[in-house]
Amino acid sequence: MWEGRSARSEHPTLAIVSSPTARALPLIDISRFRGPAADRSAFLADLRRAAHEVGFFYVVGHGVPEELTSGIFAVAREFFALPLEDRLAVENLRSPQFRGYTRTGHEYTGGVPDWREQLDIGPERAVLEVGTGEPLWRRLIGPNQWPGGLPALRTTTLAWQAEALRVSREVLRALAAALGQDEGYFDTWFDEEASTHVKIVRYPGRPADDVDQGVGAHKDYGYLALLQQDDVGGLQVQAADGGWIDATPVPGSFVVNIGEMLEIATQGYLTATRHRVVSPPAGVERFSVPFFLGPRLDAVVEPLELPADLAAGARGVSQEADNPLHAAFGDNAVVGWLRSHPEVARRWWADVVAERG
Ligand SMILES: O=C(O)CCC(=O)C(=O)O
Ligand SMILES: [Fe+2]
Repeated sequence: MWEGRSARSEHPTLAIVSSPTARALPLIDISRFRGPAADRSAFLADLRRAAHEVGFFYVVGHGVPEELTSGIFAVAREFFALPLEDRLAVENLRSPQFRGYTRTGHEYTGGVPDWREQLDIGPERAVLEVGTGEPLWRRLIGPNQWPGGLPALRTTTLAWQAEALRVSREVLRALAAALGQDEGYFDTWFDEEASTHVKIVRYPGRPADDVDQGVGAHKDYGYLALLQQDDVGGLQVQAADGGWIDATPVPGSFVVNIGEMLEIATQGYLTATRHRVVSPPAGVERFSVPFFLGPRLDAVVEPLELPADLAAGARGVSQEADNPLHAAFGDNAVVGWLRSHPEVARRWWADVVAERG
């Protein structure tokens, strides 16, 4: 019941059969958004098509320095090379806010362990006092856990997080414009407590030939996710016809995908696309750094008014019995964290777990 993953919603695990087609994800040069005015409507049409038809696309032209994208992988390698006891010194079991290190096999999708280890990092805040009757999401606010002896992990991650926030907000502004809104439309849903989250992830090679679930099929629950991946590959995206498309690594790009809050805001003109990671072969490891952008934890996302031609393409919000969508983002986030990290939930959220069953 409480098994799942964080920053994403649980779905029935689809059998992982490797039948990706030769189709490729679209590629968006985000610098065109601030480029020549004559190109603006062509750019917005390209972005709209990519977001509406696939919900997953590569972003280039983002201006994130190469030294930062290679730097984050370098510190990731150093972190995961630390002795297990050093990684466990920052285990997320020590954090009521679900921050810190999760060992391989301690997250589940649909009852199957995801074969990856990770470090979860959120906005650096002091713990909030949460009185009786106050919203539960306030308990998600607090500090991160950083391993001693690796100061570059903190500085590089926070620098990377700031750039990921800049790029993802620029993509969100371009999407607002592509949806016929003022480009600042989504800005009203942010403030200091806008929900951002970084995961630094290592996928070890598969433990057996027939065990290849790096992460089972799921949707991300915020507005957008923006992912930096290395050159190993394994991320796959589900197409409308049910087939799987390889998100083949494109050097220098980020992969961006639509989350459930944008599906609600657009009544399904944009949809949160299901995706999964197939484990690398035995002996090969893969690194990725996903970044999740959500609205403020107290935001209740409302449908925006789409121009008539786009409204005609709105498919409605998916209604899956096992994954009811909450327009109140903080509720979505709490449910996601409790489900994804049952051990943390039992230790720090026992009152809520007991109440919800
Ligand atoms: O590592 C990846 O490529 C994707 C990870 C992912 O989808 C997630 O953590 O939500
Ligand atoms: Fe995801």
